[in-house]
Amino acid sequence: MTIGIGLIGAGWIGEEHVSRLTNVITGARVTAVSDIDLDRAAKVAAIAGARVIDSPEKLIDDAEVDAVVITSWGPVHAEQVLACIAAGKPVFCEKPLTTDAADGLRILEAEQAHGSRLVQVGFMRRYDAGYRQMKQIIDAGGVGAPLMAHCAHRNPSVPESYHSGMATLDTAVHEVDALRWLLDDEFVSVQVVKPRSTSKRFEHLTDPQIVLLETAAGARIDVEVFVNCQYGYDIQCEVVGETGTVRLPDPATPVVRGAAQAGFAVVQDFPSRFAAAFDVELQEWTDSLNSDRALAGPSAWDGYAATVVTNAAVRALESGQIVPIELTERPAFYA
Ligand SMILES: NC(=O)C1=CN([C@@H]2O[C@H](COP(=O)(O)OP(=O)(O)OC[C@H]3O[C@@H](n4cnc5c(N)ncnc54)[C@H](O)[C@@H]3O)[C@@H](O)[C@H]2O)C=CC1
Ligand SMILES: O=C1[C@@H](O)[C@H](O)[C@@H](O)[C@H](O)[C@H]1O
Repeated sequence: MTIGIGLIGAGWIGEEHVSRLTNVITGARVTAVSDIDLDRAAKVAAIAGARVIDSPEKLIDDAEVDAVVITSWGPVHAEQVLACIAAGKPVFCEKPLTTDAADGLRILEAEQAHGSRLVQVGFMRRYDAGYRQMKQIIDAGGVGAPLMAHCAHRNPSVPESYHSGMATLDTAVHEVDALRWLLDDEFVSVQVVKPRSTSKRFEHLTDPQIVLLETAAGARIDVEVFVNCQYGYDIQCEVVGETGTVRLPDPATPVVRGAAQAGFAVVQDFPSRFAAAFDVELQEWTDSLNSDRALAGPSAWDGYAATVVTNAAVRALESGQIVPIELTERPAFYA
């Protein structure tokens, strides 16, 4: 069976996902594309030979659209996800599920009222081979009970539209989800520390930031978010347990020795760093839709929980205080 996919938001990652769904993923075909920028929509629709539809609402209701991929800007995700649930259509929504945790609660309520899972969130690190190996080792007790984690999330640069809150809302949200998943634990507090800012940033931006998180079990996590590091796209993660440590491997690439040095190239962008993870993520999503298996990927609960943490982190950045993180009770639906 081939499912018809409608994509909303034909920007950078929207184009990546349409190419991927057209050239890599089996069992799915992009049938329609919508964007407030009709030229972008036309360019991206052409990759798949899909139709351009001039509004997200019409796309969601379209007869050739069996499932929806949302790659629009974070603040508009909530209404688009809710419209998909109202139409009873499965929806893969890029992270963050919402930028405001209250909207996440509305999504949880709507999905439970529908009665079965429709929503998957694009936390692709759960599909990265290195992170999956770490998860297996931690779950098997390979490092003992996790006590700490040290993470770094470095981008070479960001555009002027990127603001200080996005360091957690849009960037560290990946570590928030990955660590919730790796440690099987929820966060209870957050603090954001501001080191000296780099001169290589737009004036309005606080960069870097150090996000300090505490989990319910008492583990402590530090995440360095540095989005103008200049030298590459560099993702680091080390979990320290009672009996050992486990570190995320760098992407496999040749080590070059010469001129009195040995080293390897650093990946320059996230589409290259996580290309394989994006492939696995969308293939597994497509396979579950085609097989009628229940969705197994990151759920609306995971999207909601991550946004509660990042909303608290924004308050922590503004106040300089340690901010408590309070989740609503997890519904049995998301057990
Ligand atoms: N999983 C990952 O690693 C990544 C996830 N993302 C996420 O994907 C989303 C999009 O990011 P980018 O592609 O980098 O942004 P972008 O700015 O390149 O593209 C967003 C597109 O959405 C369109 N759009 C905005 N509001 C719309 C609306 N109401 N209806 C229809 N179209 C609308 C814009 O015109 C634009 O073409 C964000 O949520 C971002 O956080 C982005 C990059 C990597
Ligand atoms: O999701 C992503 C972007 O939206 C975000 O802006 C970047 O900082 C992240 O590295 C990338 O993975």
